[in-house]
Amino acid sequence: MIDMKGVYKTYPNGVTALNGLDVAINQGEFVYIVGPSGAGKSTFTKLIYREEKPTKGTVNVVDTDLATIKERMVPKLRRQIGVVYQDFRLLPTLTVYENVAFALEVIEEDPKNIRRRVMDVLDQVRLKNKARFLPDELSGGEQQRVSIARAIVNHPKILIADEPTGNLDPDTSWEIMHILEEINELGTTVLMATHSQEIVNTIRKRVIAIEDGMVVRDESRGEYGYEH
Ligand SMILES: Nc1ncnc2c1ncn2[C@@H]1O[C@H](COP(=O)(O)OP(=O)(O)OP(=O)(O)O)[C@@H](O)[C@H]1O
Repeated sequence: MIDMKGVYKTYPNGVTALNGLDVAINQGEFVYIVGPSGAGKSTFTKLIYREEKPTKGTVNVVDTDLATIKERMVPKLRRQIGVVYQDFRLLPTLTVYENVAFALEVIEEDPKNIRRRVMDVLDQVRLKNKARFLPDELSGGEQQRVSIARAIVNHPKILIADEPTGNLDPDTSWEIMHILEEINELGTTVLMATHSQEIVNTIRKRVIAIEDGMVVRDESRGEYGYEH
């Protein structure tokens, strides 16, 4: 599903973020990406949805070689990947319903299906009753649930969550984790970059640790392994 070999990434400013990274992730896995700040975790996730291109090495995602992919095929790739960020990134002037519907409108989903699909996914993240609210009328945890709904409404094969609980209190973080686990149980591959020792050590999953742009540890039911 995700296969990277010998991947290097040097940004135009000369910073090398990935330094010969090798990773293989299968469909249906739940993987934590851990490592010190600046280790290359976000860069790794950005290569998957081709926000960044590798300087060297092979990146294969859902049977697509991202080294040779045509620009016009990038939207098709991105439709198979949902992304959730630490800071939610909702559109502030749109309601919860509209934020999620927008993700379907941009891919020209048949308008007949939009209402049902948005309400189904809001039900999945337990926010059906807040469909008419604006983002700033919601708690942080609720905003993150909207952003998860938006990321999965198109049934992506992969969900990337870059520190999804970074701005949330512990109780709310567990709620988000249970939703991510449910999504994974329905077959979506979940990759979650995190600094939360408590989450990684409690909800045990595969752990890939990145340091200095390389994989330094890969354990099937691993621990966080850092002192914070
Ligand atoms: N767009 C960019 N241009 C230049 N350098 C960048 C860019 N993005 C990241 N970097 C640098 O690449 C290195 C890896 O950054 P990256 O964001 O991938 O790390 P990270 O492991 O996700 O860190 P954190 O845990 O703090 O989010 C850092 O030194 C960072 O400053």
